[in-house]
Amino acid sequence: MAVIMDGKVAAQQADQEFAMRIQKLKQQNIIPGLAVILIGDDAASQVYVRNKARRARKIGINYQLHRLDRGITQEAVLQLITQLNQDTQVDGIMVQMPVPKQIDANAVMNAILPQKDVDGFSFANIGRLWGNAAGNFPATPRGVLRLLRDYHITIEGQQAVVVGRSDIVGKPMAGLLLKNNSTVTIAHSKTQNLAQVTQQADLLIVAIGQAEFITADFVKPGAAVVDVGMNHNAAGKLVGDVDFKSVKQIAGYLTPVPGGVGPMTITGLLEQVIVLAEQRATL
Ligand SMILES: Nc1nc(=O)c2c([nH]1)NC[C@@H]1CN(c3ccc(C(=O)N[C@@H](CCC(=O)O)C(=O)O)cc3)C=[N+]21
Repeated sequence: MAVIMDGKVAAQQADQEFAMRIQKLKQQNIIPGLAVILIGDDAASQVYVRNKARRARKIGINYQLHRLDRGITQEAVLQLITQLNQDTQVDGIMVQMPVPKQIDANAVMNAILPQKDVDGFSFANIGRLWGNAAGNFPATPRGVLRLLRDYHITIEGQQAVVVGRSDIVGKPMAGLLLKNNSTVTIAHSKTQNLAQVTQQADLLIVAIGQAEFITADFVKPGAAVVDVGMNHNAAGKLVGDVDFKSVKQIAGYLTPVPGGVGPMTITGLLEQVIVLAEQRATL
């Protein structure tokens, strides 16, 4: 039976560490500032943004939410970003995805100053990740790595398979695993003999958006399996991309959904904001 990697507990521990780091910053009169832009009324986004706000405020981040109407123009969004770019109290800016059709997500993300782009979604930060420079990197992969480290799972030299190639999870996850000296494979919906590929994985990271797709026959015995998926099944229950019940029997480590990667994604975001404020403190 797999050890269940508890993202809620790991996130609480991280929050204690973060609160202490923020105390130190406050002694230097610096309060980490995070501005979140939420466009429209996507139901899942409301939940995530609420969770972010609660955690950010609890540890002492100056959190501001900018709610914009779903019909807002791109120009107005860009104008707000310009204003936040210039605001010296704001360390990090993020635009919650997805955005409505009339908004060009790339244009919006690239309008954020690279040093304030907490999500690391801008081309500047993508280049920094793959070009081995310091930069801001996406929250979910950062949170996943922290969770693996908390459970003392070896990353260096291991076979890592990332299933999914999205710009916000799959690709940056692969980049960070490579930075940490894993041997990395990216598999996706067009991969042939997927199970044969995933069975090689010591670390299996799944982010495909298909409810309970990865069953025990995809998993190497003893592997660490990280489920980034968030889907609602036929019964309306929140489930991951991994079939928890069967994979639990064969994996060495496994994350639940909810209570796994979700809370650690917020941890990854909060840590990035604090790092940016710490950089401001040394300026
Ligand atoms: N610009 C941008 N940056 C993001 O980081 C970003 C985004 N857009 N869009 C959507 C994804 C998803 N995401 C989550 C945040 C919190 C939970 C979370 O709190 N999950 C809890 C509760 C889940 C629930 O109850 O629905 C859990 O898994 O236990 C999940 C997912 C951030 N994302």
